[in-house]
Order: sequence, then C-alpha cells, then structure tokens
Amino acid sequence: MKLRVEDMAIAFENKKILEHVSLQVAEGEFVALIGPSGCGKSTLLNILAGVLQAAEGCFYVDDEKVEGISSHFAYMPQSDLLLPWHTILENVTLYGRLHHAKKQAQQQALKEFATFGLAGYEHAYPKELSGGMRQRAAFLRTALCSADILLLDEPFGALDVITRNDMQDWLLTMRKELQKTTLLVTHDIDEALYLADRILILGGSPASIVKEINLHEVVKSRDWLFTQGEQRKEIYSLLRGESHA
Ligand SMILES: Nc1ncnc2c1ncn2[C@@H]1O[C@H](COP(=O)(O)OP(=O)(O)OP(=O)(O)O)[C@@H](O)[C@H]1O
Repeated sequence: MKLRVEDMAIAFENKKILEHVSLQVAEGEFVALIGPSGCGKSTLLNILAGVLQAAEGCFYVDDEKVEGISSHFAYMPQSDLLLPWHTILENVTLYGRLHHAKKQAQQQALKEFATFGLAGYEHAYPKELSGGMRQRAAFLRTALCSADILLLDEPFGALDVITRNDMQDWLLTMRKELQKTTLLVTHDIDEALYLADRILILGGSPASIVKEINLHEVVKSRDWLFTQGEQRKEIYSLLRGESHA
C-alpha cells in the first residue's frame, strides 16, 4: 500500500473530532474523502501533511512510518498560499526552484499554463488574478511538485461551475500522466463520483470512515454521472447521518 492510516484520533479542546480513522490508498489510486462540513476532513489532511499531530494512531508511506513533515506529500490547502511577491510562473515552479531545477520546472510549467486558463499571466502577480485563477495556479504548483502523494483540499472550491467542470475533465484525463496517488477532500458528491476510484465517507461524531464506495471498474463520463441518481441519493443520506448502510 502506498498510504496506510491506522486508528487515527485527534481532539481539539477536549472534543474528539476524529476517532478510529483507518484507511489505505494504493499506488496511483485516486481516493475522494467526503463528509459533512466540520467533520474533520481538513484536519486529516493536516495530520498527513505534518501540520498537525494526531493524538492516537499513525500512518505509513510505502510501509515506512511517517512522522512530521515528509517529502512524500504535496499539499494544496483550501487557502491558495501563493506568495504575493512572486509572479505566477515563479509561484508554480516554487518546488522545482527549491530543488535547483529551475529551467526544467519552468519549461514543464509553461506547457500547462493554457490548460489551466493562465496563459498570458505568467509574469502577473497573484493580486492581479481572480480567486479562481489563483486556485488554478495553486493546483498547478501542487501537480508539478515531485512528491508522490497529492493531498487536495477542495481544489476547485472557488471556481464557477463551468470552469470547475473543465478542471475536473482535465484532471480525469491527466491522471495517467500525473501518476500520483491522490487523496481529494471535497463537498461535492458529483466531483467525488466523477474523479475517484474509491470514495470514503467520513461521518459520525467523532468522525470515522462510515462507508466506502468502489468505482475502480467504472469508465467515467459526464453521461455516466447523470445516471448516478441512486448512488448520489445514498451518499447524500449518509452525509446527513440518516443511515450507515
Ligand atoms: N487548530 C484547531 N483548533 C481548534 N479547533 C479546530 C482546529 N482545527 C479544526 N478545528 C475544529 O475541528 C473541526 C473539524 O475541522 P475541519 O476543518 O477539519 O473540518 P472539515 O470537515 O474540513 O470542514 P469543512 O468541510 O467545512 O472544510 C471543526 O469543528 C473545527 O472548528
């Protein structure tokens, strides 16, 4: 297994948020984590990224225990965290530049600017871009990072529905090229169904994984998504805490 989380728990101010959270993600697998607002999805990503420490449990990458910040993870938190004093090109190539591969990082990034709707903004500064464009730039920076596991927290949250769908389509086609193991946090049931090989539903209080939906064999398309009424209904009722079927 690429990533294995075992029996993780965390509390804030004596209130348990996550308890008995165990999950596994295989090499190259795309897993969506969905759950009601405030249940602890970002907290789980923060623990994996080394920003927070779990009170109980541990996690492993390639069967090696990970503690603190590790180079295995590229994390895209909800806030875009672009550096305001750097241009967009400098921001998206930040990791490449840190690893002294500036030229290669720039060539790779420039190829993707049009796909990300950022062409012409290579030398602009973050404050000159819309919120959606900044989010796309932050996503490009994460995707270009050499880490082997992407942690994406609502990467398309601030985008309008058309741009969001375009980015989802792009991500679906890019998955093979990216070759990254991915854990995506989303509120959007359709986004989870469309993008993920597997959906994990986080629920209860304190929260744990209450359901897993396997979509490995499915050939995804927007038409397929439109036919997923029953699946969508089941996930929706789980998110409302109506059943743990
Ligand atoms: N550093 C912190 N100190 C205290 N409480 C925190 C901290 N971080 C998160 N919390 C609380 O823990 C709970 C889970 O927060 P978290 O952001 O992980 O939820 P979430 O499922 O990602 O929510 P959303 O879907 O709204 O982004 C919330 O009640 C939040 O207020």
